[in-house]
Amino acid sequence: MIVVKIGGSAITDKKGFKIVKIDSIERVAKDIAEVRPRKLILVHGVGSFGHPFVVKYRLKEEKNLEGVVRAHMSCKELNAMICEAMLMYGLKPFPVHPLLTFKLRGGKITFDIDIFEKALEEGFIPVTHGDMVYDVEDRFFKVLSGDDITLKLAKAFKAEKIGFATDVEGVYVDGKLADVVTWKDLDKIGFSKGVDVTGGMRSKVEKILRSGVNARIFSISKFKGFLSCEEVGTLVKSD
Ligand SMILES: Nc1ncnc2c1ncn2[C@@H]1O[C@H](COP(=O)(O)OP(=O)(O)OP(=O)(O)O)[C@@H](O)[C@H]1O
Ligand SMILES: C=C(C)CCOP(=O)(O)O
Repeated sequence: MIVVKIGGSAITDKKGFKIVKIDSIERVAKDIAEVRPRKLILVHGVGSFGHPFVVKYRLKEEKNLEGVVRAHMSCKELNAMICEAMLMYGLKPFPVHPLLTFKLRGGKITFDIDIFEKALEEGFIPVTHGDMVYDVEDRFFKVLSGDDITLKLAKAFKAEKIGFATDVEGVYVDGKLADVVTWKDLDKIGFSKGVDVTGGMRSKVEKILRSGVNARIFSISKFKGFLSCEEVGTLVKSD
């Protein structure tokens, strides 16, 4: 099983508002169609289709139902564009929206694995994304990043390959692209260039290390290489 996230920086312009990089999305769809991995779950970040809503409606500070729905609808719009591109290349995407299928309990993620299992059994590629998700403990809608979803799914499905495609070649440490990063490098990594409410590169690396898996962070231009088992970008090594 491969679980891979295409980052919001790679598929949208995070300095703008709802600006899609459609060429990147189509390229990813083409890459998947050419490699045809046997079992794949695709997760995507929401970039400028999600983060600006969280800022505008103060969704981390306040319970604003209109804001929750507007953020969710916009995330779904981006998801639909990705599914459309995949269909165009003859793939069978299966959209899964976390607002309906994931729950938080005091910040801890639970989800309906059955939906993913059945979709995979039927030959679909589940396509899910960062979203607003309900926390049943404090009855608050929270931002659930595609990074967290990727790691949760990767562990649940014991993925043999986990990847994060983004808009840079990998993780830079002391100004140089690193082949491997471990806990000792964390303090040297920065956040994000655009609007990001989920912590940027630093938090991505930290989440991977905390979850105890090994994962690659690489440029979306190397997506096909990643699917074909090339050692692209930076390996975040937690073991
Ligand atoms: N040391 C670093 N190495 C690599 N990228 C870094 C570093 N420090 C900061 N960054 C920034 O992190 C950004 C990638 O993080 P970001 O969270 O935006 O990724 P993403 O997963 O593509 O986005 P999203 O969370 O919207 O899905 C890059 O655009 C880069 O500018
Ligand atoms: C901003 C929202 C709603 C989700 C963030 O998900 P991410 O783009 O994967 O970090």
